[in-house]
Amino acid sequence: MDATTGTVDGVALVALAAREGTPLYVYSAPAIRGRVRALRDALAGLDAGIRYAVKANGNGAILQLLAAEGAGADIVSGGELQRALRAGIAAADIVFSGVGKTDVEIDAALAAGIGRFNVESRAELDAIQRIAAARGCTAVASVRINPDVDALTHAKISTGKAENKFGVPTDEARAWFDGAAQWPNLRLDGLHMHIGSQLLSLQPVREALQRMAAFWRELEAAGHAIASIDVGGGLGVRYRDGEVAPDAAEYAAAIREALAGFGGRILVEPGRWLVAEAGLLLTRVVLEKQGRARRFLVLDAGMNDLLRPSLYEAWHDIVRVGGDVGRERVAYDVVGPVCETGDTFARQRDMPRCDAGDLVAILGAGAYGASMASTYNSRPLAAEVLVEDGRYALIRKRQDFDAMIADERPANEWKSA
Ligand SMILES: Cc1ncc(COP(=O)(O)O)c(C=O)c1O
Ligand SMILES: N[C@@H](CCCC[NH3+])C(=O)O
Repeated sequence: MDATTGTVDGVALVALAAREGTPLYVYSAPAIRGRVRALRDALAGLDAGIRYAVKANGNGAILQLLAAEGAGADIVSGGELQRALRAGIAAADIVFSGVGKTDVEIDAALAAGIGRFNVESRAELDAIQRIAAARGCTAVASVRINPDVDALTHAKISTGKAENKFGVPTDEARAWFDGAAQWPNLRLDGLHMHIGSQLLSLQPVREALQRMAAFWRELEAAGHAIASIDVGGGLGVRYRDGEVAPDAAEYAAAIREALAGFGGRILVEPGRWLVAEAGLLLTRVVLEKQGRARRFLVLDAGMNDLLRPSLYEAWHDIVRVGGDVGRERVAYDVVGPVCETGDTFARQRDMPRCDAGDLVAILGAGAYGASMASTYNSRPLAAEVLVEDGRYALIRKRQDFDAMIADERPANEWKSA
């Protein structure tokens, strides 16, 4: 966002809010394209593929934009499978991650012919074997390794430590490779890792990659051909001043160094890095209020629209659209209208004084914003727009009340179970 003009890619936020209302997610198409191209360029020369983590932002228009740039998808549910396929992503370019894949989801993925499963337990191997045998097909799978590395990120989004539910230790993985014949409808020929999200230091990534590389060498020495190493996602972004996020070149260099000599395919599963900074949540000030101890800025967006600050105490820059010239500075607690004290976007945030009706942009909201939204407090899901070259496309219409309650039924038909 250009803070002085209040525009995104030539679209004035004031006009946008007048036409589409608030809260409104606004995404920049060029910013997303710029990121995916930068990553692609950084990985050039490697036999590497991008598998965008759909969970970060699964809007179909965004998936299409990324697919047009050659990205595949990393999915974690049957719903994400359908999103990826509907966006035109080739099934072969889809990898299926997650600790709790159900039989129905595995069957749907096999029916679609997805490229690879990232397997996290023996029970999952057994389930894929059973379902693939019933279908008479072969599933391709990587084993997700838990490298027991501290990713130095928020505990709730750290996934590669021994106490986390994700992945398996190399000892267990080794036993699976050695005993792979017991799963004849599975081709077990890859390794996978994902140590956490919003990683600002590449050091844990390097450490985990080195452990993966050592394990790949060990497996190959034992006669197991490894065709794919998936290094997961996790690349962090700069949410606030002072944070320095790794860039694509540094990330790619870490991968090149650790996996030097690997002759198979390398997969990366970034989510946040591709879309977070390309998006903002546009919201209107409902009112300003002096509480007993704090001054509150109450917005028309709440924790149901953007959960990250409530869930992780995450920082998002908050900007008054129209600027701050000539306005006194105020330390606001910036809150939403939801009936929870946790519905707080920022505490004691130094901002220009805002008036009711002003527009405020919450930045860095392109990832894990709309995709984690809910209708809590019976608040409809926000609309989403994609902007480019002074124009915008409505890529999700604001949910209306009827749509919000469409699946509810009066209790007038009782059945015995
Ligand atoms: C298996 C897997 N891959 C990729 C991602 C994407 O993570 P990020 O958005 O941090 O890049 C996640 C989420 O953390 C994940 O669980
Ligand atoms: N939802 C988290 C990231 C979790 C990543 C999921 N594997 C966030 O907003 O930061």
